[in-house]
Amino acid sequence: MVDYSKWDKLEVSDEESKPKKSPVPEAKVPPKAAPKRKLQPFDYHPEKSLHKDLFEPENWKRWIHPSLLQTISEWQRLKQAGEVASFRCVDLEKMEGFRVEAPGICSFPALTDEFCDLLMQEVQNYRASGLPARAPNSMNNYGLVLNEIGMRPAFSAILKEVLLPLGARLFGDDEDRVASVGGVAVETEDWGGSSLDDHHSFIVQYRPTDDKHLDMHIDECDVTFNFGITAHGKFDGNDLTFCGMFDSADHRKYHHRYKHVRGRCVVHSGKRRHGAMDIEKGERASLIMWTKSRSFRRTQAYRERNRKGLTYGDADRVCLSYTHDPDYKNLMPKKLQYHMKPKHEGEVEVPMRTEKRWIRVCAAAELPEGESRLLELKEENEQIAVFRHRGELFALDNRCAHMGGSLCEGEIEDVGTENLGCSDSKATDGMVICPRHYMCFNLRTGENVEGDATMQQQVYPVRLRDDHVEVEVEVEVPLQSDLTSALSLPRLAIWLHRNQVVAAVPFVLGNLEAA
Ligand SMILES: O=C(O)CCC(=O)C(=O)O
Ligand code: FES
Ligand SMILES: [Fe+2]
Repeated sequence: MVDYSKWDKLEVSDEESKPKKSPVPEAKVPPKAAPKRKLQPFDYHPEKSLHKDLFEPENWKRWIHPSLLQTISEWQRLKQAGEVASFRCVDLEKMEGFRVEAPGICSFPALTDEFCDLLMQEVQNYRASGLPARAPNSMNNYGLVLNEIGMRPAFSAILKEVLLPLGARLFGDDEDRVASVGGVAVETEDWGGSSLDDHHSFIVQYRPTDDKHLDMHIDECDVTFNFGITAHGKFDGNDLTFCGMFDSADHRKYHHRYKHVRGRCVVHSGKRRHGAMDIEKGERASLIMWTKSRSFRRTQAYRERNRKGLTYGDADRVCLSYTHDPDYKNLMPKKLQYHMKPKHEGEVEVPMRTEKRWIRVCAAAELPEGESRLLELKEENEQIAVFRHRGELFALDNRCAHMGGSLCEGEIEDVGTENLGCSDSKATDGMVICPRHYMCFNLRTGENVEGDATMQQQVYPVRLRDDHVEVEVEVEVPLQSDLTSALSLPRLAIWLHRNQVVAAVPFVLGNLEAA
């Protein structure tokens, strides 16, 4: 997800990483006014920040839950007295609220309510400041990298003073790791937890209109500490789902579901597949600390283990990733694609068959040159973007093959002569530029114009009939049902243009013109 080489050194604070002012030369001529620099995230603190206390590393005790403070108190005492402070004096058996969630995944009370409140206010204040916010990782857009806004020193203190002994007990070397807590086997492995010394700390946020879920993935770190920030009852859904370790046969098999609790930390190996299910209502925020050990990463064993890469074995649907699994579209039924929905107990799947139908998108006049319209078939979970370029109509799967960006919101241009990477492009063909990461697709062939054959959009037949634009799609009807029940199934087609709902019209399959 994020390139490690770009991680700052732990010892280097964001303050220190600001561009240094060069010494001012003796002015003989009046100096010219410096060109105005665009403000950056590091300009936020201390001038514009709200709760300055949050940024101060020495305040760490104030933010930590009493149960966790108690658990690390003996280790802290020995450390401060300059004595040998073994991680083994951190007794998880005695920690109130500590839980082994499932093999390899534990949770414990970690942050105070005050910290959760102040942190969210700070994030809102940052947003209101209008300073730029980089996406926290390559799969999550709606969030904030806290290290970049001046909070790195504060989180470094939390890592060094609080999380390190927890990391050691759970993901440290054989000397430090616990085998079980409360009679339950922890089943963790050594992921450098005894020497965690670097972190990427950020907020992830979800709401139905922005990042709705987080596709299955592994993290670019060794030990992930994930802290719930939002209070109970402020959102529905959005559970974390865990699957297997990246290099094991059960990498894509369901393992555990975790429900967010404010102030509680769920800790797991970054190399365990996980994702966040769809949020149904409200908003959720979590603080994520991706941690790693630089010395552990230099070991031969670490390098060899990571070199093996991901295992693609048998898959449970809930563990499939549309970003990382090349067989996603084959294994995930069309109806469920690009959703992250857990299977509910007792859920029965009705067997369906597909039928080709021409479906009306809009009146011809509603799709002018250079514009697009979106046809969304809720039941079929189908989104088709229809474009007009140089007078002709084209229809493509709206969700970008890369990571699901909405193509109907992209700009349309001629392919031109410099983008003839794919087999069948002409310079006058149109291409749509995905608004998320700017991949370009030929409107006529659906091919990626740079020639990446793994990134291809499905194309659909499109026609003008009775002054209306129509596309041919496969609709699903129950396999066993008689015609009347299939025909009376109400469907909803929604037309959008540049993300604006233009019309939402219920229609009945029986009214659709047969192919
Ligand atoms: O939504 C969450 O809490 C998990 C976020 C996550 O897995 C990540 O950012 O790596
Ligand atoms: S989603 Fe990444 S280029 Fe489209
Ligand atoms: Fe993650």
